[in-house]
Amino acid sequence: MDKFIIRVPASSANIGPGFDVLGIGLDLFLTLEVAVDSSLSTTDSANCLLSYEGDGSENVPLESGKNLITKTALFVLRCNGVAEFPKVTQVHVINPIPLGRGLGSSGAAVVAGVLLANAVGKLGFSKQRCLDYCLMIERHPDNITAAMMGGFVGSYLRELTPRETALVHQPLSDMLAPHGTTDKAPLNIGTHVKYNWNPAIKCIAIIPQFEVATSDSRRVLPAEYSKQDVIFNLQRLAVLTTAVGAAQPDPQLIYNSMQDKLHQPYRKSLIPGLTEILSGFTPQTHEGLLGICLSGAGPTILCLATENFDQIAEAIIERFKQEKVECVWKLLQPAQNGATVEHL
Ligand SMILES: Nc1ncnc2c1ncn2[C@@H]1O[C@H](COP(=O)(O)OP(=O)(O)O)[C@@H](O)[C@H]1O
Ligand SMILES: N[C@@H](CCOP(=O)(O)O)C(=O)O
Repeated sequence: MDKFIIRVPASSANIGPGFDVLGIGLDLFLTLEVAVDSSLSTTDSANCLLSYEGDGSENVPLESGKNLITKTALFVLRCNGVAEFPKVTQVHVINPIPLGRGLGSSGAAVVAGVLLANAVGKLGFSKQRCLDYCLMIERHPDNITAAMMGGFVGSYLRELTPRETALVHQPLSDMLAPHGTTDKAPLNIGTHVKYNWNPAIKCIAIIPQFEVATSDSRRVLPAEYSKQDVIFNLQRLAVLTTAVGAAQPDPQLIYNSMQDKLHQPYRKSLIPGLTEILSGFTPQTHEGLLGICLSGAGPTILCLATENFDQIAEAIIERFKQEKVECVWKLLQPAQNGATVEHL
């Protein structure tokens, strides 16, 4: 019997100005307990025995061809000449990452699925090669790279040839369907760097109790931006990536360099109180606060802070209450190692 555990961190993408570029892997782990055991039986069409606990347990499908984790794994297996899971692949999912809140649940599910295929199919892929398959499915690299590689990362996608573009830009539903593509992923789609992070900086996630699908939150963005707004973000992005690694974090520098004009202003229609919260919480109003932004596509608010975590979180929760939005909060830290596969 082959047994292993896959752990994939949650992530917060964008960090203000780094839309589709920056991400932080966070220490909240999607966990898959996997056993390949021929003595088990299953009615699943692809030999999987899937069980699930945690966030999403009421709605997440347990058929391997429908669940995002296992259908990703089946897609990767199929692209590499393997039609189904080895008989019988038992997968128990433990998911503490809230779905549809901007903490990278789908990115983590996709990373877990690719690592699952790599392990059960004995494909021998490096993490970098696994990223190629992940980036065929979730096409903004920020969450995926942070979840796979860990830490505070910046990434970009290579320009693809027309043939590669046609392969990567197929509708997801076609690609992941049982009779979808069997072509291997293009090589080295994504490139990333890891930035320094001062460990005194913690991440406060204030998580509203409603979901915003990333697809909806991308739909409200404009097709084009002004030169002025693009330059605004690029200038801040360049400063932020170094500012959070400094030995003495400078609150005003970090706060200013987390400002954004490319996505947050457009997402206010989906998140009550967003504009007021982003502008109302500053290093001056709240000691210990370094910066504040929308986490990923929202609705979670991410604060970087060095102290007074409870006070900052409770004050934002109170502000959300004025909008009749209930929240929970978590104090998180960068997960520096990213995704891991531990053979037992
Ligand atoms: N652990 C999981 N297992 C199965 N599906 C998942 C899992 N995590 C996320 N998903 C799928 O991804 C969707 C959320 O993705 P998305 O809208 O991108 O939000 P998020 O910001 O959480 O990544 C869920 O509604 C679900 O369909
Ligand atoms: N750059 C993306 C990030 C989406 O992150 P998620 O955690 O909400 O899936 C975006 O801002 O759309």
